[in-house]
Amino acid sequence: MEPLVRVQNLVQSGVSQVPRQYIQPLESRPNNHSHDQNNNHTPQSSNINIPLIDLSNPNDTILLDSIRHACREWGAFHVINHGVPLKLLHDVRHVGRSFFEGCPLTDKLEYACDNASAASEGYGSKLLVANDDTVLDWRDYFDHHTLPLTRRNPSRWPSKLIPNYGKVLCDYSDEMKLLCEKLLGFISESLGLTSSYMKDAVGELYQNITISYYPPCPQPELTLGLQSHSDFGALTLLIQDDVEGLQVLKDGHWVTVQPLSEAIVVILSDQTQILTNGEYISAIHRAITNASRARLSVATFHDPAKTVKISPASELVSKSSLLRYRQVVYGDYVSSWYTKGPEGKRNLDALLLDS
Ligand SMILES: O=C(O)CCC(=O)C(=O)O
Ligand SMILES: [Fe+2]
Repeated sequence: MEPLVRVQNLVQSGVSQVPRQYIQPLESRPNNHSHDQNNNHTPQSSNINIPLIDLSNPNDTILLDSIRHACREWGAFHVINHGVPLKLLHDVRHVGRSFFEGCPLTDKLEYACDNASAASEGYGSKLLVANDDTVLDWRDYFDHHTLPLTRRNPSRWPSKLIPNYGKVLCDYSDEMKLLCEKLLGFISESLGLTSSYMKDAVGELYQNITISYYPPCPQPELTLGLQSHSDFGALTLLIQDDVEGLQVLKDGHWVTVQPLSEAIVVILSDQTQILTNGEYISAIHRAITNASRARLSVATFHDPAKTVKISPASELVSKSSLLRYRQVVYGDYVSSWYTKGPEGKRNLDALLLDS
């Protein structure tokens, strides 16, 4: 077992300099412009933001056009009028913050995840199983397996510390599942597929809810809250508090996703890129840190079962749009993501067929 280091406790112990393991190599630091193409050093936090889509738009054509554009150009967008009660968005942020800020470390460690295995449920800090050269994220998290119901283990939820935790988590899980299905329907229709296409291709939804907590960082210019990656599943739904930190890579520039308290960020993940034969892109994103305010986000991941085979929709393959990706068993994709690491699109690129 690794030592139980949590970033929040490093900060509480008063570190004024970031420990070596958290220092990013130069090219990954937040203000590095090596991703910028054409060497036109555009500032990172310019006024552009990810698209905002009103799901209550009664005009189907406008709605599907805006979804098509957002999925093609960005792989990420905000939705409003999404049908999820706003109080629930508030409540889930609130119980998450109560866990991180209202409970002593010894209580929180009762829910510690197993550091030795990737993606284990619970309270942790490391994304990948770390070796000596792994650069660590400036982040703690609390991950829950919520769907299918057989994966749910309420004894791993801190209900004795925060009595309404379980109820809020269950309600949130239900609402995120519904919204995910609705969005998979729109995404399918926007490509001219039947509205159930994506839902059927993904199959039974495997859902994880991860609350991320990014403590203030004494040297934010050296660290990342969460390293650059695209999510490996099908669709991620994310909410954040009012502190900036999430960035999406767009045409070689990092764009900060401005927090909107009533909106939900939709992030297309790698299986959606495969299923759509690359018509739609998964968003490369990361989280940066800041020196003064802790930041909280809640990401809800929707994935296929490990045994599901994922391949491009044959309807999207034609003479002018050749088959781009080979079929993959989802569990193999996840294993490779964890062993090779999530940098760039390396895991998707490994499936590319020669054109
Ligand atoms: O905290 C954020 O805004 C990003 C979280 C994220 O990308 C993830 O957990 O995969
Ligand atoms: Fe992510």
